[in-house]
Amino acid sequence: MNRTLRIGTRGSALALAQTGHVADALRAAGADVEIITVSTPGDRSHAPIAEIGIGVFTSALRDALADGEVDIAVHSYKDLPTAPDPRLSLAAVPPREDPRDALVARDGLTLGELPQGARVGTGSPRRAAQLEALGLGVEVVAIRGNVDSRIRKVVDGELDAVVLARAGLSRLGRTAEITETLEPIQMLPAPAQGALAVECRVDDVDTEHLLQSTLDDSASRAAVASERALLAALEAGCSAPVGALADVVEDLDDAGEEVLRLSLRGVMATEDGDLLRASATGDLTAAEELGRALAAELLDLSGHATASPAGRS
Ligand SMILES: NCc1[nH]cc(CCC(=O)O)c1CC(=O)O
Repeated sequence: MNRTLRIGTRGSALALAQTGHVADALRAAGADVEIITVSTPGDRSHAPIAEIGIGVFTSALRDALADGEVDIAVHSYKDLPTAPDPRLSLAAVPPREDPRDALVARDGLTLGELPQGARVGTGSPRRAAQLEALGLGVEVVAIRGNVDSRIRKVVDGELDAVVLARAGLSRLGRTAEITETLEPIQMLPAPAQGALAVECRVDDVDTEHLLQSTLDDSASRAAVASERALLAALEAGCSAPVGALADVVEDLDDAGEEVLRLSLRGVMATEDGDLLRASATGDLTAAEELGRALAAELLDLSGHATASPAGRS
């Protein structure tokens, strides 16, 4: 293949860093690639994500890919809508970064060390619900903006702390500013947090094969697939108060052979702000079934089991 592959990306520092890693990996495999920045309405608006809706960061990029303006699109997986795009193939899920959330607080403080009434910024209902449920007496303040501007609110003294995805800070080379990495038992990350989704056009089989063979990590793909299936079955978008994390664990099968399995945890906030939690283990090869089964359990707990998530694709 001697064509130059155009990789589309958003223009944020985080998106450019992520796309840079993908481009490097493809170049190392001998591909000829160039990076093209695509501006999205999400980048131009300052309204809360909950108002402008899921897909604001990704649909313009997907359109540019489907229309042939670029050949590959790199997304933060957690920002993608749960509905598949029939024009595109999710050709690769590269090895996932640390999926956990991280606290960036003034004076090196951890969550437990923050004083009563401390102002903690996040734009995510999932993070807000889990923070409130910890019962620390902190005030959750709604914010948005890019990683740099969120951290600046702490540096400037407007906030005592912010909660961010550790993966984003890692990709930007800013993990030194983390004052605490939050354990999943306190704060389950967004489904697919820390993972990238690399797409091409569904009929571009050469590119699909290159991406799959060069970048795809099957364990990361399975883990993320189960988390996203849980999210889809709960009919929740990226900004919904749903957390999920699948760990790939070693287990023994009936014959005593070592097998890899998925251990999935989920959390969902009710309208009253209570947290419902559930967990389950399943086969790596049945990741989506596991996610849907756990969603059904959460819906059951919430008393809305009539939504019948198992019947949905
Ligand atoms: N919604 C914004 C967004 N999308 C992906 C990441 C971080 C990187 C990732 O999770 O892959 C972030 C920033 C954040 O949540 O702090």
